[in-house]
Amino acid sequence: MATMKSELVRPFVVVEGMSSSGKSTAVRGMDKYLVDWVKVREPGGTEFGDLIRTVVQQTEFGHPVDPLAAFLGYSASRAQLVSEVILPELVDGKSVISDRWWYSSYAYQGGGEGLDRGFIRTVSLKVTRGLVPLTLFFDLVPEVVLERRGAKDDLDRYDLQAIDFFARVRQAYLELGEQVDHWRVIDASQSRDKVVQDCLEVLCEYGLVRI
Ligand SMILES: Nc1ncnc2c1ncn2[C@@H]1O[C@H](COP(=O)(O)OP(=O)(O)O)[C@@H](O)[C@H]1O
Ligand SMILES: Cc1cn([C@H]2C[C@H](O)[C@@H](COP(=O)(O)OP(=O)(O)O)O2)c(=O)[nH]c1=O
Repeated sequence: MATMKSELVRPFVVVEGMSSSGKSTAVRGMDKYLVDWVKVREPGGTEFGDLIRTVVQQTEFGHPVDPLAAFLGYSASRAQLVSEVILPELVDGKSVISDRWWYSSYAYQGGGEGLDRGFIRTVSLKVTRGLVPLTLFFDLVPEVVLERRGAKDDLDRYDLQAIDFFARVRQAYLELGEQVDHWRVIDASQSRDKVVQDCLEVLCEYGLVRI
């Protein structure tokens, strides 16, 4: 995709991957290298986005949430995060790291829930205003995702899905990785220390940190 192949022009990093793949653990592990970085997460990261987060993450609606409605909710949160935080901070010369990006919508709503992936891409490229991050994709097989999920105390409605859902999510991530520039795969089945080390090596390669 020509529109996805731009240069990494800003110090903007995204950690992606299935829930419980170890993204937040790794970001915490890199803390001393990311002292001046602006850290955000999706959904949320702004007052507006946090309100949407509360709605879309609930486990108990009493009725199914339409995947298109979910996608538009995540996109609204993302649009606000990009315009209120990510772009201004980057323009101000800061480095930014985000836990999740529109690739989560592609994987969960597209791969997991079957929403049209071309549509997700088109809307998301508008929402993210041409920003192409360096992506650290935490790859983990669904069996291990389910094992780790057992230890999680704040399950959201996607965490409650069965293994075939997570297999589709992973497939969509792998498919996206073939199309998106600056996409690096981190083997998330390794020890916490090795995962952190691999992440730092990629950031170092891009000149974003010094180790
Ligand atoms: N490399 C790892 N090996 C084993 N367990 C891990 C590893 N990284 C994280 N965990 C554990 O897996 C669970 C989910 O990790 P977390 O960082 O919250 O994932 P995420 O942010 O991707 O949802 C936590 O209990 C965490 O301690
Ligand atoms: C940003 C985003 C998240 N999600 C889902 C994936 C997760 O189940 C949940 C985010 O949960 P969260 O607790 O923030 O992250 P994690 O599980 O990685 O610790 O929202 C989507 O389905 N689409 C999206 O676009």
